[in-house]
Amino acid sequence: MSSKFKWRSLFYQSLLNTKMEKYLADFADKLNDWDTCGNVKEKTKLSKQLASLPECNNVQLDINDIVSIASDLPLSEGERRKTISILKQFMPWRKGPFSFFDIHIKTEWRSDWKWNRVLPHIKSLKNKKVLDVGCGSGYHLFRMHQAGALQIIGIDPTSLFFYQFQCFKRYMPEQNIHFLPIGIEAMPSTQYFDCVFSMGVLYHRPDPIKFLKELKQQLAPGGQLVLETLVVEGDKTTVLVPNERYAQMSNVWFIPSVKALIVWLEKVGFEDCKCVDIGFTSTDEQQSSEWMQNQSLVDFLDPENHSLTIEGYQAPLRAVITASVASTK
Ligand SMILES: Nc1ncnc2c1ncn2[C@@H]1O[C@H](C[S@+](CC[C@H]([NH3+])C(=O)[O-])CC(=O)[O-])[C@@H](O)[C@H]1O
Repeated sequence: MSSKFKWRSLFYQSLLNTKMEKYLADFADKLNDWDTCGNVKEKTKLSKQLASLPECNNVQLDINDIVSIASDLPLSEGERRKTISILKQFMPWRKGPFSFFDIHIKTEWRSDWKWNRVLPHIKSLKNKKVLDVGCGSGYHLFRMHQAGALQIIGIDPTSLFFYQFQCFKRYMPEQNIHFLPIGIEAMPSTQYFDCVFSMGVLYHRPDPIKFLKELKQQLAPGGQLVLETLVVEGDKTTVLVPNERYAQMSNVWFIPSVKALIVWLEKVGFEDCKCVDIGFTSTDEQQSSEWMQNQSLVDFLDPENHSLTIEGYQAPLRAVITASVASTK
């Protein structure tokens, strides 16, 4: 493995001879802009940390509920200590779990639980082209690979999560799994993907209808949307607009009921919209750990009544909705 990790050229190469090739220059512009935007000092620091992770040959990827990389040669005690301290520079680790050469990264979320709720209800990913919008650390990108997807792209504008993903991806340059540190609004309208996932993002968008249209613009005819999001109980006229904060999050705009969400989806032209799973988030699924030492769900609920948030709203209830775009005849 070359010491300089060339994630960008690997991504560009993956577009060659596909219908995405025509967007190559557009992606190159966006990714070059990323180099100079945001907290450049922090990005430089993280990219140095990334380069100082151990060089290992024959790295095996083992994807199960825990996404693991391992090598025949275990790390020495000294290497292990150094590696833990490097990985801790990428905290908070929110989405996982991961295992990094036998170092278990216990993340804030059991993202495997979400995946296990979603997977039984969606069309097979075998040989599919897949986009994950708001992919966090990229944990689910690896699960999509495990499920047989052919080409997997995750997008997320949070640089820290991009670097968390690269901690793993640098050991598997050959896998067709890519993370672009951009938001959905920076994507060209590709109409390319067989399946578009967006899990845990809708409520962070100030214009949810625009967001649903942006997701639709990424789907090929006949493609499937997998939308996982916070919902509230209620009928098709119910939408919660929290005042200031919801479960201590300051960036939550709209939380519809399932029925209202289906109205939104149909309005933007989705078909066959179905809620396939719904349930309250438990404090076992989302909790602090050594790798995410900030407050977590238990601190965001009313201490006397866990069916309410600390602000008095309904506690986090999450639904999985599948929907399709029409096939062209
Ligand atoms: N405009 C945007 N475009 C794309 N992503 C965005 C945008 N704005 C915010 N995000 C990203 O959406 C992700 C939401 S977290 C879900 C992670 C994973 N999907 C999960 O289901 O565990 C949910 C949560 O923790 O509340 C974050 O990583 C943001 O950076």
